[in-house]
Amino acid sequence: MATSAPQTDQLVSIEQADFHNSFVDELHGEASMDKSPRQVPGYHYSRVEPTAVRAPRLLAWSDDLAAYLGVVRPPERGPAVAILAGSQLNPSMKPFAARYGGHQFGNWAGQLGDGRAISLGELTAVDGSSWEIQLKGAGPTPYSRRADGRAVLRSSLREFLCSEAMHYLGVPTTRALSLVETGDVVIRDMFYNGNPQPEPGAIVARVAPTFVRFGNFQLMAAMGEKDNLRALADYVIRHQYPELGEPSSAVYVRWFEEISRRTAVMIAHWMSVGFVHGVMNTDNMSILGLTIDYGPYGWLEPYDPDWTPNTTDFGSRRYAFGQQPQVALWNLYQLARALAHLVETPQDLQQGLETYRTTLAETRHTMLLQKLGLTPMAPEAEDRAFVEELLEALAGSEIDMTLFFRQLSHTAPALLQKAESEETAWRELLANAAYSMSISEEQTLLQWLQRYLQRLRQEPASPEAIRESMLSVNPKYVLRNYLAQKAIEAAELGDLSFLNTLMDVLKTPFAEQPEHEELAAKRPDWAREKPGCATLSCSS
Ligand SMILES: Nc1ncnc2c1ncn2[C@@H]1O[C@H](COP(=O)(O)OP(=O)(O)OP(=O)(O)O)[C@@H](O)[C@H]1O
Ligand SMILES: [Mg+2]
Repeated sequence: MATSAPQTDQLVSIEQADFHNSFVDELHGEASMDKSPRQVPGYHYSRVEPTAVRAPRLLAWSDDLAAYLGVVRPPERGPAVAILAGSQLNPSMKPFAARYGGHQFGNWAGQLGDGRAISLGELTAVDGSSWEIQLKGAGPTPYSRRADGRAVLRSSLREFLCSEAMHYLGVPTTRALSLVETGDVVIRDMFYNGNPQPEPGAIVARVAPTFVRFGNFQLMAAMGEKDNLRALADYVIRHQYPELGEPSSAVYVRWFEEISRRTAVMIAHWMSVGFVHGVMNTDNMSILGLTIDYGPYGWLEPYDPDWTPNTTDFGSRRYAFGQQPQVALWNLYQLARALAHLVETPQDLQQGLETYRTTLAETRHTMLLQKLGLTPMAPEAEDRAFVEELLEALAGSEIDMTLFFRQLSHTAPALLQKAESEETAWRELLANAAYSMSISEEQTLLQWLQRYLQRLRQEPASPEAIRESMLSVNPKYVLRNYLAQKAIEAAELGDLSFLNTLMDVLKTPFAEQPEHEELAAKRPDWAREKPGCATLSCSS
């Protein structure tokens, strides 16, 4: 997405911005505005207004995204922030909560829906594209079930920071425009141990072309609402996939294939940067292949396919890092089952699943080769096996993923240029990136690195060019779990300076930024087991 910023004087306040409301105007909604929790059969959404909060104050603002949307940064308090907190509405908005269902941890959960997210409407960006603005934590909706419709500062800050950090890493994602503290207290049992505590409330304004999920289609299919299912599919195709042409049975098939392709690209990105979503339920899968719902996510520190930050998932590890490719496929299969109701020959949807497999395998392999500064080499099977061996060796020891690849981007091209001892350089790299490593683990990695250097010597590009290309895909700065936690602890005490620093540094994650070296360091020992740093619950 282009983020060429218009002049500040062209930007308007969110109070004056001109919202349009295609979701509400074109789909089938329940108009009662009643917030009481209930089943809402037969509708795509419920019109519902956010609930006012006590003392909204702006904590963070995404300048680039705002400029792209043509919206000016508001003062810390005032009517614009009241809108971003759901206390006021711009008259052009028609707020709604979407109705969706989903499989949670593999089990069909029936109706879920936006229980605390309320979409305000859509804005037109400077390039003419349309973006839905959604408040997360805006109060009860018909889909809130027994919960309060609110969100706490710690989870909102994590969502705000991470969605923007992912965007700057080049990962397909929903965006975040603002983070507002509400001035209200929210009660949460953070560790689900019968010890509920008051916490500060907050609201993120999220931004995406649409927030439609796999679960919207699943629920309509499960309830036999075929007309609604078709209308929603047609809406998404016409607005988000216009290149596919006018909806028809054949177009639904091609559409599913494109959703599968995009989902594969998203997962390949996650695997490439070490992102663990944590709760890949089908209601948390975007129909656009964007990362959505930053809840109990985490970043790999030691490279470990079995790692998940989500305490709710410690038993089955269904959503662990290495499971993500398989889970996305399972989720796509559930979407295919829903879309099968629209397609003359449902078996045709198989092609989409195949496209997922091949796109994921190819994209992952290409991305891994790029991380290593290598170009593909025939035979492909050997090429893949070579890269897989590295991942196995990394998984077999305790090596920081981000540090390993970043240091490799410096060390490997340097070894091509200099006659310095290869083994010393590799040992130093491993020592810097390892949390712990046995002699035999080190030996396995050294052997792989020696073969790698031989292969790198065959690359036609210059060492400088290899370095530059590796540094452009191996980030130095990611939102390490303990960094987010430090920003939260400071913000809860009223100090936003660390949040601001992180926002700034994570905007250029591939740049050296030597003045922020400490933010690229290995996770400190104190953060190894600390809740919020190593473990997260779904309580948010
Ligand atoms: N505090 C809450 N109040 C009301 N509903 C909630 C609350 N927390 C979660 N839910 C609802 O529970 C379901 C599953 O929650 P999940 O944690 O996946 O989503 P979420 O974090 O609320 O939001 P999203 O997927 O919109 O980012 C959703 O229907 C969600 O709206
Ligand atoms: Mg969710």
